[in-house]
Amino acid sequence: MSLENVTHIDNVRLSDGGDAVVIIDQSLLPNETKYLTLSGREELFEAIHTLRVRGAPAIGVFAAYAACVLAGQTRETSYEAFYRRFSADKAYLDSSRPTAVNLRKALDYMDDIVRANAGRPVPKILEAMKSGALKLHQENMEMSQAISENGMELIKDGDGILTHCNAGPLGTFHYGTGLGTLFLARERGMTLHAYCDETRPLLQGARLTTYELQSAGIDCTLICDNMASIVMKEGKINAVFVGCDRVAANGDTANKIGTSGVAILARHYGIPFYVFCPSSTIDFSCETGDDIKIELRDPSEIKEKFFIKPMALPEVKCYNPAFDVTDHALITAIVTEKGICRESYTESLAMFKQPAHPPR
Ligand SMILES: CSC[C@@H](O)[C@@H](O)C(=O)COP(=O)(O)O
Repeated sequence: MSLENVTHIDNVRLSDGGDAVVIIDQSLLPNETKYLTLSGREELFEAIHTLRVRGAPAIGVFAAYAACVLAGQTRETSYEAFYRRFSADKAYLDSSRPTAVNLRKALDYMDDIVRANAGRPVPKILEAMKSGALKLHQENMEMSQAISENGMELIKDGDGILTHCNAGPLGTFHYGTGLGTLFLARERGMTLHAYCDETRPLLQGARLTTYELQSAGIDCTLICDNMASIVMKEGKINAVFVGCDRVAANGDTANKIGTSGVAILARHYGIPFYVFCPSSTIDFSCETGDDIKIELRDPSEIKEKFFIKPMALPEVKCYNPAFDVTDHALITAIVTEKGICRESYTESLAMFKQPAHPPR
């Protein structure tokens, strides 16, 4: 695969007939590239829940398309019955994963569209939903490009960048968020060296980030999560770049489990720690990170999905939080599509409180 192919990867789209969502099954990468065409209520839910589609922006757009597909299956002709069915589907999809706010915001955005078309014939509502979902997808692509562009001022040729989890084109759109600047820098002829945390337990860093970077011809080295400290100490890392799933009003940031540990290490070694996200990932209803719900996942992800089976005795207790919150005091800057926010985040993030667009 080339740089161009990676940054234009077709990770999530509405099928040509509009009756299904087509995704790359990220749970099978990098061993198998398999596209899934999903239209059943349970399979759409399952795709998010099992991380076949994953990454905060990608699950938001996927959910918007899924809402269109399910609404298209309705036989209801009255607006009231149609809206009841839509609300039930919305609540069901929203319950598939709790931490990435993009999922809830995308569904609220679809809800706004349905309510704005109250009383119109169902086919007209469906048309409005489809064009809204396509617009959301397009906006996400543009935001990724702007975020990546804004990150360019944070790097110089030859830098070593540590990454955690995957915030590239697969989990977002176009260039990506946390990885976007690396792809843009490559496009512009710069040489960066990425060190990629494998990201236990589901190995998004090993399976997806190194796959994307290597396919695009970006120098990357895979490390185990517990090796981040030594590469920092050895002077290989100039900055840490991560994406995120939800940012509280004070800048506390939820991202893949292990991110806050990386931020603590970066502070210890005096390395800047940057968070990249579209402004839609900021959730002003969460005052601090304590208000962010952390997803707890199945223990089998720790005990079974690795190279030795079983990896622990079946009766061993497991604690499997999928995300953690990085304290805003450890974050050097939050890079959004509209610019770079720094402390005090309560003030710098406040510019996003009155979005020009409908919420998404
Ligand atoms: C893809 S952008 C940022 C985040 O969504 C990403 O860093 C992350 O933590 C994703 O977690 P995942 O559990 O793989 O959906």
